[in-house]
Amino acid sequence: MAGPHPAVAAVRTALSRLLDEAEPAGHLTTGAVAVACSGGADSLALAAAATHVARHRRLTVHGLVVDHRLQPGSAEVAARTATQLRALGFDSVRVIEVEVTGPGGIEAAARRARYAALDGARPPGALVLLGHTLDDQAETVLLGLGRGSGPRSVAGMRPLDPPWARPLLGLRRETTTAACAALGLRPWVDPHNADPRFTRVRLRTEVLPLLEEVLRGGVAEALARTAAQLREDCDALDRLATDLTERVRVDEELDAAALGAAPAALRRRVLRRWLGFRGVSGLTDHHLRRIDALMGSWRGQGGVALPGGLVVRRTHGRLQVDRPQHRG
Ligand SMILES: Nc1ncnc2c1ncn2[C@@H]1O[C@H](COP(=O)(O)OP(=O)(O)OP(=O)(O)O)[C@@H](O)[C@H]1O
Repeated sequence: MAGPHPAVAAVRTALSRLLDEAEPAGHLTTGAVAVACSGGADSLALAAAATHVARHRRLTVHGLVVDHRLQPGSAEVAARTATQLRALGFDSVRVIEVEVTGPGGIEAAARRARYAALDGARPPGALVLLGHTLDDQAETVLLGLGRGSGPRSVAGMRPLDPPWARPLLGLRRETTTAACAALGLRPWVDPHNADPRFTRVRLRTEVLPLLEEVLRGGVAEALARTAAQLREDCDALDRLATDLTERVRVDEELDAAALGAAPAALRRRVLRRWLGFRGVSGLTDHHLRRIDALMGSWRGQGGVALPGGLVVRRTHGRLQVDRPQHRG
């Protein structure tokens, strides 16, 4: 008997490998996994692989389809996707309607609403499998680089980041499309994916093809490889920063001289974490550089104002955060 089509086999293997990694870490103990499916080729190919792989591992598979209600006909797309998942033999399928609101662009707001809905709807303790591919990873890395959003962002998405799991990060989009075709599955083609008003679409259709041409191929793989290397570096630095925090922390404050003697990469991480614990969010590189100057170029300067009305100052050789009292 002929085996499965190579693309179908590749998707199943990628999923099996991720589950092999997730199992010993205790992420499959509930015996259930969820698949977040938009109906597009990536998540549909993943859904098909999930029913196959789960049967062999005695896991139940639950489909989650989010209806963002941003386009006319979105409910029909969601319903059609749900029908496809039921036909694949999913143990349960849910369509979740969300309201896309809040700050930032519509893409960011939709993502926030989607992740919150998926987290709320997954079976308790279950991983949620997402269909991000190597192409998505390459786009994320390039976007992070271009926007200067820091090493964590250039390090891209993690394959296993509970409750999220991205088994297809090593596969090209053409593999998922081929897998769907081989299985006779008809993916939904999102008109947004061709709309040049979206940054990602222009990256995908204009910037990356040009880079591929100029650098003679291999760019997506190179970007994904860079992300994986950077993730290892960032993880190592984060661990060192955790240790350093313990050494320089004096109650709620930080020893400015001890922290000032550490390399910049660690100083910034310690400061971010320390301020994060104190409820400071929205820190920019500019804030961190000014706080850094309280250590490296200390000449009695005043405090550094932070988002949320807090101030970091140096007093008696220690960095402390407080909320200035308003006079009058
Ligand atoms: N409406 C949705 N409902 C459920 N899951 C979604 C939805 N949109 C995206 N996802 C999940 O997030 C992953 C990445 O989403 P993104 O928007 O980057 O991709 P996409 O273009 O929708 O990909 P796909 O080809 O899988 O549909 C998808 O593969 C899927 O697992």
